[in-house]
Parts: sequence; C-alpha cells; structure tokens
Amino acid sequence: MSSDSAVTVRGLRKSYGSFDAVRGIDFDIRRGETFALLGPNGAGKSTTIEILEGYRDRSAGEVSVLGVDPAAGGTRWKARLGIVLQTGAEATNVTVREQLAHFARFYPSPRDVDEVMAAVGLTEKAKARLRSLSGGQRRRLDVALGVIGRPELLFLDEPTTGFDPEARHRFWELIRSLKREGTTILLTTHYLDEAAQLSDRAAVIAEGRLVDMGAIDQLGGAEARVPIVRWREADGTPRSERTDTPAALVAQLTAAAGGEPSDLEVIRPSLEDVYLDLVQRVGAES
Ligand SMILES: Nc1ncnc2c1ncn2[C@@H]1O[C@H](COP(=O)(O)OP(=O)(O)OP(=O)(O)O)[C@@H](O)[C@H]1O
Repeated sequence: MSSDSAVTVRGLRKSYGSFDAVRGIDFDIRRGETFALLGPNGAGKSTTIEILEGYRDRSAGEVSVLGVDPAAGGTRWKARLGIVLQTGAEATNVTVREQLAHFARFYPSPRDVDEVMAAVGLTEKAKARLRSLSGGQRRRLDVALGVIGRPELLFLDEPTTGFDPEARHRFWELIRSLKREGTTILLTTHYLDEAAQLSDRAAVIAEGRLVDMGAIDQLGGAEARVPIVRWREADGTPRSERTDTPAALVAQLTAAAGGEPSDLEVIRPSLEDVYLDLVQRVGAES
C-alpha cells in the first residue's frame, strides 16, 4: 500500500444481518488531501467512516488508515485522528473551555484552547455550560473537539449541520487553514456547495456502491458539465438545449428573434446538478 496514502480502502464490505450496507468500495485518500464522501441518506457513508475510525467492524475488505488497520488501532494511533461524529457531545454541566482543556490533555501536542475557540466562534461562550448552548453552537464545539489534538487525519461527518451561513463560512476558513498545515481531511456532507468549496476530490456512493470518483470539477464526466441554454419562444413556450457552443446558439437565437431572446440564460450544471444526475441514475437502475 502506497506510503503517500493516508487512507487505503479495498473491497470494503459491511453487512448488518442480511442487509448489505457497503457492497465493495475502493478508494485512496492522499496525505494532505481533502476528500469528500457524498451520497444520499443510507448510502453507507457513516458506516464506511466508522470502520475507518475503528468504531465498527467490517465484514470484508482491506483498510489502512495512517498505515494501520483500524480494527487493530491502539490509543497512539487514535491520538493521530480527529473525529467529528454525526451525533455530537452530550450536553453536560461543564463549560466550553473546561471541556476543550480536558480533551486537550489527552494529546501529545494539542492546539491552544483559546485559538480553537476563536476559530469556531465560541470565544464569547468560553464560560457557558454545554447544556446552555444552542444546537449550532454545540456542533461548533464538536468541531473544536475534533481539531484540538492537532490531528494528522480529520474525519468530519456532516460537520456543519445546524450552522448559520456565517458560521459555515467561518468553518470553511478553519478547514482551509487546517489543510494549509497539511491535515488530511475526510468529509461527508449533504451540502454540495460545501464539498465544492473544500474538497480536492470526491467519491459518490449510493446503495453501498461507488458511483463515481474524481476531482470535484470532473465528477460525472465532461458531458455532465455541458452548458444549458434556456430561453422562451415568441409564443411563451420555455425551451432549453445543452450545447458545447452556447455563444453560437445565443447568436442564432438573437438573430431569429430580431433582438434579445426572451428570458435567456446560459448556465453550467452545478455540482448539485451533476450529483443528482449520478444518484438518480442508480435509483432508476435498481
Ligand atoms: N447498526 C445498524 N444496524 C442495521 N442497519 C444499519 C445500522 N447502521 C446503519 N444501518 C443501515 O445501513 C445503511 C447505511 O447507513 P449509513 O448510516 O452508513 O448511511 P449514510 O450514508 O451515512 O446516511 P446519512 O446520510 O443518512 O447519514 C442504512 O440503510 C442504515 O439503515
């Protein structure tokens, strides 16, 4: 297995009783890369991540995380990981600062508690008790706890659910700064704009299988990104056409209309459009 891979997954399978949740998945995450695992509810993302974190047994396949099989990973290996689970910390009576300081002590070279609070926007809540935090603030604390140990590899399972837009943008900045420091990041998110903003590559999984994988701007292949020209005919009928030469089509429509075509727009499919197309194809085939 290649040493510049932080994560290597080959033929991964996981069954819960007779239900096959993960049905043979292969991927690598390079060191320093931000990799997004995308897919609909129930696709098998959390199952895969929890196997990589060592929280769940696998049914079959080979997995290496920072050179270690997670099924045999000890506490020194675990200290090199940062984990933000889908279900966050329990709301207790301790304060934000106390909780972060407490977790910082588990790691050999933790980040500064004040810096981490500032990065997730919790400085003003340093003395607040966890049970008094709002849902979004608690989620920010989860993220803070995930990065306090200065992890080599950070797992982020739907990290910004419940964040307001400003907090989400601040979180993106935090992730970019971690990336600049060389942290490898595995992200799952249902926010496609978040995946597009943060990740170098993404894998799309559906029904436990890999549907596509590649650079974020190449998912779905070239044909998925062909621009769409939309306009309205003189009688009001809406029209749309996909074309590699939108300027030529617009010129043609303009000439035919003898001026500005009605409701004209030229759009390039977004990552969300490409993603929906990929997962809907799987749904239609099964
Ligand atoms: N402990 C379990 N026992 C039985 N089935 C499970 C268990 N955990 C997950 N599953 C099933 O396995 C499938 C994959 O679940 P998983 O949580 O990995 O999906 P996901 O892609 O993370 O979804 P979401 O986006 O909703 O978080 C689902 O159909 C789920 O119901």
